[in-house]
Amino acid sequence: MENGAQQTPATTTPPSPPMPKVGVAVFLLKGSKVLLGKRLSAVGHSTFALPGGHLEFGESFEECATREVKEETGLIIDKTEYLTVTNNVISEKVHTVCVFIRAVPADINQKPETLEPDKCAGWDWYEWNNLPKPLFGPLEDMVQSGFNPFPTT
Ligand SMILES: Nc1nc2c([nH]c(=O)n2[C@H]2C[C@H](O)[C@@H](COP(=O)(O)OP(=O)(O)OP(=O)(O)O)O2)c(=O)[nH]1
Ligand SMILES: [Mg+2]
Repeated sequence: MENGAQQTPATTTPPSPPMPKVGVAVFLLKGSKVLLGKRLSAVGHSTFALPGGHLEFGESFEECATREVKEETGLIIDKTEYLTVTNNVISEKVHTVCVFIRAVPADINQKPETLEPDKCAGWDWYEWNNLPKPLFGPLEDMVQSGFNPFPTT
């Protein structure tokens, strides 16, 4: 270099290995029904899943549940309660620790809207005893294990 300054050696950052993410999924309950939508995302394409998404930095689980349901369906949720957590290795690249929250719609007459049509074909209420097929893998596993999201009265 003409001015004698030292040139910083070029560094290459090695690719970081994939990391598990935190998901939050919501059992939105209305009577004996649960809200499900057919996924259009690459992960779990064409399977029925709960509304939900990834936890953002600084969010509580309940805040994430409220935000994701609003973003995906327009519904305002109420009575959010933590239910359980599952560890889901979904593919070689997707590993999600998913927190499940139970909630009810604030207004039972409000209709869900398909606000992210690239991610979901549409939302509907399904009887817990007559769920559509195929369910998203992690949800199917929970159903097979006998998990029941409804409060015991
Ligand atoms: N939505 C949803 N996610 C679930 C369920 N079960 C389960 O393990 N997850 C996990 C896997 C997903 O990789 C993760 C995040 O949900 P998502 O795939 O709907 O994420 P998203 O695109 O809507 O959200 P984002 O990345 O924009 O925040 O949560 C479920 O029933 N519904
Ligand atoms: Mg989602």
